[in-house]
Amino acid sequence: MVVKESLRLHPVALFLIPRESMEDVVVDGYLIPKNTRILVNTWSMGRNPNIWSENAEEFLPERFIDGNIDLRGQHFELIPFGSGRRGCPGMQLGLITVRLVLSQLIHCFDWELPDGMLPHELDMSETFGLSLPRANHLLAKPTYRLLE
Ligand code: HEM
Repeated sequence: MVVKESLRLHPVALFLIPRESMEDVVVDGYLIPKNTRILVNTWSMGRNPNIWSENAEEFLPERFIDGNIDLRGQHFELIPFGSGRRGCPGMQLGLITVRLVLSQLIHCFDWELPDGMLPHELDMSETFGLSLPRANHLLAKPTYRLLE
């Protein structure tokens, strides 16, 4: 749930890989002519209150408790790995790596923010580009907790 929520708010590739329509098509009442360049804005989909409710901007992993929303490309409200034939071929490796690193970081260390900073004071702004890195480095203090 934490990984899903992180990728919802901070997708790695915010516009996916550009597509081009092969024929005229009407989507939700909008005509998309043949040969139109299409960018899928996963960043704005992840923050759309019509999909995620009014708390869309908040980091709330528990929003996924009851739902069956999966991030493998079949539930189009959450497609951080894209979808279809050009979807990310490294998805399984990516998910395993993220879960492994995250669980190790949490298992092995206690974490504090510097200078008594509170979580809601963290600067979570991003630099928009092909991918979506943090605008400023994350500073956090680890204390190893497995000494015994
Ligand atoms: C958390 C990790 C990762 C995320 C969030 C991610 C996300 C994405 C996204 C959004 C796309 C575009 C898909 C689309 O437009 O439908 C993509 C494409 C791609 N990814 Fe990943 N990726 C991750 C890890 C990896 C890894 C580990 C590899 C390789 C080992 C990889 C290799 C690729 C390649 C080759 C493409 C281009 C596929 C194509 O154009 O047909 N990715 N990825």
